Amino acid sequence: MAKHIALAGKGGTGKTTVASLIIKNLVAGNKGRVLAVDADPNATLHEALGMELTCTLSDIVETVKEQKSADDSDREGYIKTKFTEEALIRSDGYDLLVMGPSRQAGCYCFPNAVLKNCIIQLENDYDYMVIDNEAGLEHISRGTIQDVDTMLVISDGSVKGVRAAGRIYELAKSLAFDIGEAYLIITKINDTALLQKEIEATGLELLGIIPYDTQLTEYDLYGKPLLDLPEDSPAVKAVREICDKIFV
Ligand SMILES: Nc1ncnc2c1ncn2[C@@H]1O[C@H](COP(=O)(O)OP(=O)(O)OP(=O)(O)O)[C@@H](O)[C@H]1O
Repeated sequence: MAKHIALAGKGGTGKTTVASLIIKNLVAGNKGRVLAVDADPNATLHEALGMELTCTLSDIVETVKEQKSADDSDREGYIKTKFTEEALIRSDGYDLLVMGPSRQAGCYCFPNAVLKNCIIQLENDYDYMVIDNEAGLEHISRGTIQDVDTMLVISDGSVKGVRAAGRIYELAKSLAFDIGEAYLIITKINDTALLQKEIEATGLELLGIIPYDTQLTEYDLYGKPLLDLPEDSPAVKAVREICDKIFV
């Protein structure tokens, strides 16, 4: 069974960046087979990883919805083939799966159920699933992604970010899935002294801080893959220390 590492946090706090650097750490350290899952409807993980996005799970659902004449077994075969051959994007050292935006109109029960099974089938193919979620934890609450071994709630150094982290943790605890361990990570800041009370109020243990890294800003600006950041970049070093704590 793959170990599930789920990231969540208020928009713009640095979830995708931290997810990418965790993937970098796992791949560089040859720690096992890694599946990166972008469960944020505003998918950007592929960009941070330097991959081209050609097919999302939402695309498959939309196409199946239009196949009015096909019967269920044809649809199931189509979904499974599209999933394996297109949605699962292969790369060196890791693979990527992008959920895409969910469109609420109409009933999508059938394709979603087939896709959920496709994801469950992947459990034995990977050692780690690193899941970049949006704040509402939609895919976890829908059961597309089952159980979380390590939940990393990301905040920037703002009071709003830390309070949002606390609310996301409360939401996660209220959903019907198991969380093994949950931690707070604060990004783009060098010192958390002024935030101490707010951090305590979240009920989350602070696992680490990731300093503001100008090299990372430059990579983001020029669309360079974060996997290519040098090992001595401050953000890469900070994520390495975090990984040493969670992947013991
Ligand atoms: N440690 C850091 N130092 C400098 N810039 C950072 C750092 N972490 C993140 N950023 C920058 O902050 C911005 C938001 O980061 P990121 O996209 O990872 O956030 P997010 O939480 O995934 O956002 P969204 O929810 O919108 O997808 C990006 O421009 C990113 O380059």
